[in-house]
Amino acid sequence: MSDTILKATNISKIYGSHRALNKVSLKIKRGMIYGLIGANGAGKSTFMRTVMGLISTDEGALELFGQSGVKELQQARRKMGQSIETPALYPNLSARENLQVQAANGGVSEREINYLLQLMNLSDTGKKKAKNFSLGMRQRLAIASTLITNPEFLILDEPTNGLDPSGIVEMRSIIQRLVTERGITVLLSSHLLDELSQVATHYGILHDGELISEFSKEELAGKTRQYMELETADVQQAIVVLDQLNVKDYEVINGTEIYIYEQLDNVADINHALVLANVKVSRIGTTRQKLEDYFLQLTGGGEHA
Ligand SMILES: Nc1ncnc2c1ncn2[C@@H]1O[C@H](COP(=O)(O)OP(=O)(O)OP(=O)(O)O)[C@@H](O)[C@H]1O
Repeated sequence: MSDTILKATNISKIYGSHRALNKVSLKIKRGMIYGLIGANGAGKSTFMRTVMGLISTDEGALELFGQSGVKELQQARRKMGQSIETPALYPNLSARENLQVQAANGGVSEREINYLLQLMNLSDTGKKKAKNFSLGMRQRLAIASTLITNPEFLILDEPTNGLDPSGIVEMRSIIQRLVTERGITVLLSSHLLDELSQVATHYGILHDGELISEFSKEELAGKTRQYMELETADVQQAIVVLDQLNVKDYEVINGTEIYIYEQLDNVADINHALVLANVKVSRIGTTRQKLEDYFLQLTGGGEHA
């Protein structure tokens, strides 16, 4: 059994003169939850479509479950589920009836349908018709129907998109259960790093069709730096004091704020030195860089990129 579920090597997709994907290489191993993060138009859906074989690639090679021939890839895709092009939900049927219809050809038991309804928090929707579902419920039902074929590898395109904060939390915990209870490997996308920060084990940042950065959950925690935030109307004098204290790793964010990346245990001493030098400090304390700021920094969209 291959440990590598997906290996993409230099995948490109070209529309006219536009490279929607430019030499994207990445590897997803069994058990990973891989979050593909990118702004609208970055190429997330295009990449997912090439993996599913819904569109062809112009350059590069794909390997799924260790297989790479055209026929072998088609066979490997039978072990996959996706929410990029989900089977249409039947608006006049309930959640259970929708799954029963999807299951009709596959010999899927009522017990399995019960499990999927429960897994997706849809058990108590009773006779309610899909057309009356909230966006979150519809999204969960769509995922449930992709699980009918018992996939080993699931591709979810923006599963948290449009959900309210509690819907996002619910979706994350469902995805985690898929991995722990069913051993499914997941590739999912979002335009917000923060939305996947609690769920993905690995991340790839897609920007203008290029994979510009990859990191693990642990690396992400390390990369979003902790820093000391200092607010004062007297930035010039504050910098003189910082220099005297041998603080070198800092940046002036705007006319009144300084971010200091070292001596984080010395907040009190730094504050004391500033006060002694007659620098009026309106705020000082440590904080952690926000994930979206980190994302903007990577993609060149931040003010201090
Ligand atoms: N069929 C197509 N023909 C021409 N251009 C396309 C086609 N499909 C996608 N594109 C272009 O390729 C780029 C990547 O699109 P893609 O849908 O993969 O982005 P995305 O990261 O999924 O963004 P979104 O979140 O908006 O779906 C965009 O510039 C898009 O306009």
